[in-house]
Amino acid sequence: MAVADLLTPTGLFYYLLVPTVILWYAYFRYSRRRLYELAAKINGPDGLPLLGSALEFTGSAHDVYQKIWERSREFDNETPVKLWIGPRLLVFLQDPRDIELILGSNVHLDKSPEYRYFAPWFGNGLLISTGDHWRSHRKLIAPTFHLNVLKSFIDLFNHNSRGVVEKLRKEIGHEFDAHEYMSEATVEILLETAMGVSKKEQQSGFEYAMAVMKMCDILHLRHTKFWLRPEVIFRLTKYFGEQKKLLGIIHGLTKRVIANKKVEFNKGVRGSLASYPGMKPATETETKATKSAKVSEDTGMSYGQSAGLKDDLDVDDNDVGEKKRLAFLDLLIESAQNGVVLTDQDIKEEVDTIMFEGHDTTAAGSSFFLCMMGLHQDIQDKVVEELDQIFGDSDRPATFQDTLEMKYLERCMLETLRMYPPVPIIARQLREEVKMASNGCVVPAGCTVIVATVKLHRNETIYPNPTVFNPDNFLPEKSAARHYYAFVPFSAGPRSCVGRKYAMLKLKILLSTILRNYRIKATIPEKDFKLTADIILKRADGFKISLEPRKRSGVSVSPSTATAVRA
Ligand code: HEM
Repeated sequence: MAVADLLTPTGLFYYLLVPTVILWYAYFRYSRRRLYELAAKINGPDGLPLLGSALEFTGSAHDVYQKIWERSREFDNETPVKLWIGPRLLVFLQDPRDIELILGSNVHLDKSPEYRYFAPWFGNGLLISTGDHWRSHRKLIAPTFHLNVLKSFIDLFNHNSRGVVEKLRKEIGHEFDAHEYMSEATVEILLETAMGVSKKEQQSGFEYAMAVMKMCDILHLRHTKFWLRPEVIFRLTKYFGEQKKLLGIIHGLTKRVIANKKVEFNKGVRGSLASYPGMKPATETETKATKSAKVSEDTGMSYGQSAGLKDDLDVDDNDVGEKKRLAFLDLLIESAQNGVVLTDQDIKEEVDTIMFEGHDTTAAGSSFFLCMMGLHQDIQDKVVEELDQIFGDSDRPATFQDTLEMKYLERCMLETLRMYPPVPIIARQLREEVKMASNGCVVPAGCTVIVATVKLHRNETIYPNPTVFNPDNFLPEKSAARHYYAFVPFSAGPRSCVGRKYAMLKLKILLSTILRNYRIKATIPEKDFKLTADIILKRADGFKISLEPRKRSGVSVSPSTATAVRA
């Protein structure tokens, strides 16, 4: 290059570019020297310079899942294990004692940077927010999923479950994808309960559920295809336009829901739930019920986590004030009016968060459960035997007390969540280094710590024969003998799932109602499931089942059947 060329602005730019990049890279490495030093002591592949192992995990969502799974098997007996994806260090924990150090802590509460792709969808909603914003919103929202609020949803859980039984009637006798029905039902149930919007004001939940599924595909692409991560590049791709369209559908529903609720609020209607002719107004009856009967925490029901663990969903009823017994959206709108600092944007972000977290997870969980019942007829027979003991010949709706007696069904649900946890990984950003309890190894600040529930729950040192569906893994004595953090489908600790009890109660009513009406059959064995983890664990090949009516299948969805006998 001639000296004259160097003196042009372009020449000067290129002349300075190379040393600037080298200096920046040297500084980047130097400022992270402690991270590299500690990472070198953790087992796991080093991968390629700059790229790490990023190029190993390409292909469809199912291919990516399969490749990660295969690669992880090389490290089955090791913990922690590292993986470099470009410059990001991921550290996988597999020992419950190490997992407790992270999930049980009040310090390691920050979500990993990978959650930021959710921001256009949830904004600063509970799932991804941090610091004081997260703390104050969690304090406000957790009591709206307290058991006493959930009991007021029982009629609606029953009514909707019977609606599903009716809709499924057209599928009798041939194979179909159960997930479509479960998705639609879980959206509609959420709208009627946590959001308090009645069916006649709703549009079908189906369009929303499908838009969510496609949004998850795009988010998954950004997690696995690292070139789609920078915003400037992402905006140039077709996915950006698609995301905009999908968010239009998703946010359209949440905006309508909030607008409806505000109209009611301004008319003076407070704390109302959706209701049907013949159904008692839930808020009234429940308030009476909850005033007279303090819910026993010792119901023998695990609500999805080890009995020894407690979180803010387990607060004593006496500590839950009158106002806090409102359902989710009622409380948010009321709080915004009554001086609690909640903006319209805050409300929207939390509604978007709950609508997603509350439906896709339970849709996947219930679909896996139905597949398990279809494949394990002997186990299904035992569930039905238990339901027969509870309900006899009656087709009456389930009560809260009934759900406490569905012990074997609960074990089957927990076993499904063990083998197919709908949230397959939980990721946190470490701000401080942490010495592992299992082997003293130090995990550096600045890395992403990952609890892969899907791997932890199949660890054969914790669960003998981990790939066999065995509800007895959750016999009380078996659960008691395990480390609390060996089973964490809902995460655990201060950032545990706020909808854990809601999910377990709703699923018990939905799944028991389906099983009281249909025998489930399935033919595709578990080894042939094509699993994919596009945010939520699912089957890429569809949740194929078929149905046969049981003797007592003539349940009609009449208003009278919607009135549950309350506990
Ligand atoms: C089977 C059903 C469900 C499963 C397996 C599940 C699992 C989880 C997990 C593992 C987390 C932690 C995620 C993380 O740290 O990245 C979580 C968080 C959360 N879940 Fe669920 N969930 C379920 C149902 C629900 C329901 C029904 C709702 C609401 C109605 C809900 C609302 C939330 C919220 C708001 C968070 C964020 C909590 C926080 O960060 O403070 N989930 N869930």
